[in-house]
Amino acid sequence: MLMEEEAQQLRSRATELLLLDDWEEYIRLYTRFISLCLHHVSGDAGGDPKLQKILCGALSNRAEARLRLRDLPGAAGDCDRALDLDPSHLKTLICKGKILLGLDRYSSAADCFRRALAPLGGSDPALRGLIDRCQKLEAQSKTGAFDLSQWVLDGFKGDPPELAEYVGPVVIRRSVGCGGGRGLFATRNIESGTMLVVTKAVVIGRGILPEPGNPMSSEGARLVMWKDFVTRLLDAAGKCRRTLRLIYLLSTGEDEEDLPVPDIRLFVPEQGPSRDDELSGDQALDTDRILKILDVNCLADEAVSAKVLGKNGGGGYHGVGLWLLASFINHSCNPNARRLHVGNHLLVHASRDIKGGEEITFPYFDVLMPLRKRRETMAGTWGFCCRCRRCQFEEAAAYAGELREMEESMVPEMAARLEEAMAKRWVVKSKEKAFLRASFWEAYTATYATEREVRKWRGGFRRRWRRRRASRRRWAAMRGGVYGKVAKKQAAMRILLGAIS
Ligand SMILES: C[S@@+](CC[C@H](N)C(=O)[O-])C[C@H]1O[C@@H](n2cnc3c(N)ncnc32)[C@H](O)[C@@H]1O
Repeated sequence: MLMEEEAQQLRSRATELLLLDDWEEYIRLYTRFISLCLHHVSGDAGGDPKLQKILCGALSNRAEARLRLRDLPGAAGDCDRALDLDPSHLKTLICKGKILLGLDRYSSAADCFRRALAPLGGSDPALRGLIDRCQKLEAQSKTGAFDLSQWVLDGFKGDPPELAEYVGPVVIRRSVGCGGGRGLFATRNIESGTMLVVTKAVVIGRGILPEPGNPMSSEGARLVMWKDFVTRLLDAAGKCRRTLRLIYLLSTGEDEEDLPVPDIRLFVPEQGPSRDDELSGDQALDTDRILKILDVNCLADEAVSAKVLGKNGGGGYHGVGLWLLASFINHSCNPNARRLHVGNHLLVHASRDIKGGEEITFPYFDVLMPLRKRRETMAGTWGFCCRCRRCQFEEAAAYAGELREMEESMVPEMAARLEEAMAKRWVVKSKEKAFLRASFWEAYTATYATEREVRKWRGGFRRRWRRRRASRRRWAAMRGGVYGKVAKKQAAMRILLGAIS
């Protein structure tokens, strides 16, 4: 009787807190009440069904509050305890399903929703919707078939489509070519355009930087955003032992040669451990170590969305995030993959055909610039010296001095001079030609812009059109030498890439 009265009082106080959105206090309130219930359960009233019902309800309510605060492991623990008391408790089954969905356990989430739906005769449209969502995400996570076409055709308006995490034909191995530490490798021959990895950010920091003249400097705004990003990331890592474990697998930039090579299954939805109690051993939250990890592994969030693109054409937008599996991908100035940011997800797909066993690389920054400028960017922003094939070739080339001279006088005719030297003096092969053209991209852009102007007043329409078409082909082939050709099969992706390039 006493418990029922206390439960009644608790419900009224909990409703007040719920209206105030004070979830922290709500959790504290239920934690005190759950301890009280457990005290009674361990005493004479242990077998009382009413008490068990009250305890189950309290655990379920605390689980919901923890889910709101993104404490997924804590919420999952509460659900499990509630379901031990009542395996068909509807609210708990739905809450557990949502938690599993958040942990990318799509089929287990669908099972929970099905169990909740069964006593309702299968007729609840909301639960049906949740099951359909899980099935769609499960199919994506198994096949890598993501369809962004509708969102693209709508001009990136509204929320980006919901995406599953996906690990394609790749594995983590020790890298000999690029990084030296670990890298991601193709497990089989891969066709250009194939989706390789889709991974959700642990946390993203986003904001619009102040316009010039605003009292707050752009640097100041970036610092505020960074601080907020780090705080949220530490919070996420502190709440979830799995997240912390996976973050600790990433490089701090020190002794990369000696770092262990993690099993790719840790990152595969439905395969890695999802609950804290499935992980052995404890690791403390080490802020210094995490800061070093963030320094080495964070990527700029090059988000595509109507909202972002609408703001000064995306000019003031600044975003930074940590994507776990993508953090194993090394940089190359001659990459074979490219990345795309959709919502909180990062999509990596092959930008050209890749051979089985080849390392997957994407550019950390724009690589269409000369070696010296690439080196400056690397040293300034990334703090490493690239060891990719293109950098090694350009550094070792006998005509490196001549190239530097050309770079200093980057004028439109330079593209013609370079073409001539490559064909007649240096006898450069076609792959290396692509490297050099990419390095002097700016000069080629200037040359082609000038040509276009010339074409405006020369020749008839048909001739102009034919030339333009040929020039476009040459243009694409040059770019393809470094960035790879765009997806053949995935029409949606092609549109998307075309729209943002
Ligand atoms: C995001 S991590 C990439 C994965 C890392 N190799 C590992 O073992 O965890 C970035 C770090 O990898 C190394 N790295 C990546 N690309 C490189 C490259 N092209 N040349 C040399 N080092 C590279 C650098 O140490 C860099 O700080």
